[in-house]
Amino acid sequence: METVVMKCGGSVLDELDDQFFTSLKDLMTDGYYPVIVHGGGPAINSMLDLYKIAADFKDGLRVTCEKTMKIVEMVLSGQTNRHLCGLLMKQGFKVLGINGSDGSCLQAEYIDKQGLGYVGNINNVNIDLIMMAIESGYIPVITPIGIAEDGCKLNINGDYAAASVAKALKAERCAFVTNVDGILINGELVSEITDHEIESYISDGSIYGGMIPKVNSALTATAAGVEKVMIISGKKPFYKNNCWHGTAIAAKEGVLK
Ligand SMILES: Nc1ncnc2c1ncn2[C@@H]1O[C@H](COP(=O)(O)OP(=O)(O)O)[C@@H](O)[C@H]1O
Ligand SMILES: CC(=O)N[C@@H](CCC(=O)OP(=O)(O)O)C(=O)O
Repeated sequence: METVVMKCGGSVLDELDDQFFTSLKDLMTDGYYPVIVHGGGPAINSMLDLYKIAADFKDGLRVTCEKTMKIVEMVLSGQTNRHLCGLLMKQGFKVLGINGSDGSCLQAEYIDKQGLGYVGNINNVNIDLIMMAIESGYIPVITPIGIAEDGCKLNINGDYAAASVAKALKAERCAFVTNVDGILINGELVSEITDHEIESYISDGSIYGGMIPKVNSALTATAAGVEKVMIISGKKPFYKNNCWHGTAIAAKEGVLK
């Protein structure tokens, strides 16, 4: 069973184009099983604003105290996941929303409890629930919330969650869906990029902000054996007849899989 993990970033969730859904349908017609992991950073920020809590990030990760964690779960699970499932259902897809902590799907450990609070790294993915959904004909739509050994919920960066899920499923491909066509350098789309190029573009500032966890997760996914990893747009068609549009990531210079 060929699975494709698609991470839908918060930046594009309100802008997903009909052509995006058409590509998703084409992908399924060609025999691939999509598994969606979503983000929702901007929606969390708006809700924190409403509660008059300042958003705070360290190295692209949200500093998450107990109160913030409650808001993160309320927004991601109660709002963003519902919204995305609703969009997909309207387009005729069968979907099953899963909070990452359900069925101990995303098992996580604290990254730095002191400095970041309730923020985790995934150390194990229990794929039972995901496979159950796929085998029953549903697209799993996973919220990046992990469960720690002490039973606490942890906030997981959506890009990292997608890479872990792709690795656990031995996915055929992992695609990071965002609000740009792929990696742009001097305004031009780069169709293929190596780890060395990524490193140098990060150090000269050509790759910055939210694109950094995305390329790092992409490299993690390739290092974990996911053969094809891409950054693609949710505002355009991304797939037709086994051709993908966006930036393909290569783990090793010159070796594009
Ligand atoms: N080299 C780059 N090419 C394209 N986008 C980049 C680049 N460097 C930084 N970005 C920024 O990264 C953003 C995507 O990251 P982010 O906003 O976190 O998206 P998402 O919510 O989809 O995860 C783009 O909208 C763009 O502003
Ligand atoms: C730990 C951490 O930073 N978690 C992210 C989870 C959401 C996310 O990843 O959303 P995007 O994909 O839209 O960026 C956050 O709280 O914003």
